[in-house]
Amino acid sequence: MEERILKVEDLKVYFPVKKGILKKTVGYIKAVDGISFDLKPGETIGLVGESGCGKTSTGKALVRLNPIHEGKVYYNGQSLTELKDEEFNKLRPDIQMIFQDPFSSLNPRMTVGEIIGEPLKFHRKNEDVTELVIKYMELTGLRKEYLKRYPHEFSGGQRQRIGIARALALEPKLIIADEPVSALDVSIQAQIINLMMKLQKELNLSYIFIAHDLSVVKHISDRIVVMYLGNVMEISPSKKLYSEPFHPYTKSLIASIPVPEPGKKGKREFLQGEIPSPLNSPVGCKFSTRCKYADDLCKEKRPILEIVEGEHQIACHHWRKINNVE
Ligand SMILES: Nc1ncnc2c1ncn2[C@@H]1O[C@H](COP(=O)(O)OP(=O)(O)OP(=O)(O)O)[C@@H](O)[C@H]1O
Repeated sequence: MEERILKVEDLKVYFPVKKGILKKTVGYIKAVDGISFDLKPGETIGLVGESGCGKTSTGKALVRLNPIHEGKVYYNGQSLTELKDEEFNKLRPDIQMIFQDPFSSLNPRMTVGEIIGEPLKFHRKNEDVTELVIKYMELTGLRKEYLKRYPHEFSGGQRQRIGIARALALEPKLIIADEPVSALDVSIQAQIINLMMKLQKELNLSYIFIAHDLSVVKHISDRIVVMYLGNVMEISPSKKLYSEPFHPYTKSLIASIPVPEPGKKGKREFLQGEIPSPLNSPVGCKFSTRCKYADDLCKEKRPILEIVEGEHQIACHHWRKINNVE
């Protein structure tokens, strides 16, 4: 079996809904409702789906910023879910998270040098970390003259570079990037994605790249995990997902990318209806209320993730029929 840096098995992240003076739990928001995927060393997984489908909740659960309701997470074969906090904290530098809005995650009263050096100081007590800070600034394309400047003096793209440099300073192996380019202009988005790809090669990083927009993850992802309402609908090598989506939900996501590829065959299938609430989601296939192929089986039984071929997996009762596969 090929090596895996991360393995997520049937992960559930539920947020209790409490009511009354006694704050009794009256239900759960099932933000993530049983998802499984894995990540190879040096690989990039794109985690995509509409707003509210549970992408951020997944990312945060992996670094214990969200509680895990059920399921297992393995990091290099070691079960993270069973680790005590102090053991987990020892591993914590290995897995870093980068957020969408770099400005809100950077302390406005600290200089760039202090921001990047702060996590380093914690791990390298009493050492002068300036040299290291400069190394990470240069790696991320920031000039060392910026060392004493403050975050508000930088553009959005440069601030994201500061956020990346700060994460890199801990020498992580795995980076969870939560919509890292969504707040940036399109031209700057490409620069940050290219920087992340360059850093991945140089530092042998693995990425989980979260985005609501399929076109953003196309270039950087090796495989794409498509989520809908807390479940995985399809996992596919990136190229195959764009050229031959199998799941009805993925088909509609691809169809909604603004500029269709010229000469692309097949009918465009747009989504109908509203996404149900994660407080009261369908018992069967989560997508059944919006799927034109859904029948009684889909409404009653949740489909499991099956292998289509190689690394292509799908959770749909009718994928063979829909895609004319014998
Ligand atoms: N701390 C929390 N308490 C209660 N509900 C939460 C919490 N965090 C997220 N949720 C809910 O869980 C569901 C999934 O949210 P999540 O942010 O993970 O989705 P997402 O796919 O990352 O969406 P977005 O792109 O908008 O961030 C949503 O219905 C959200 O309101």
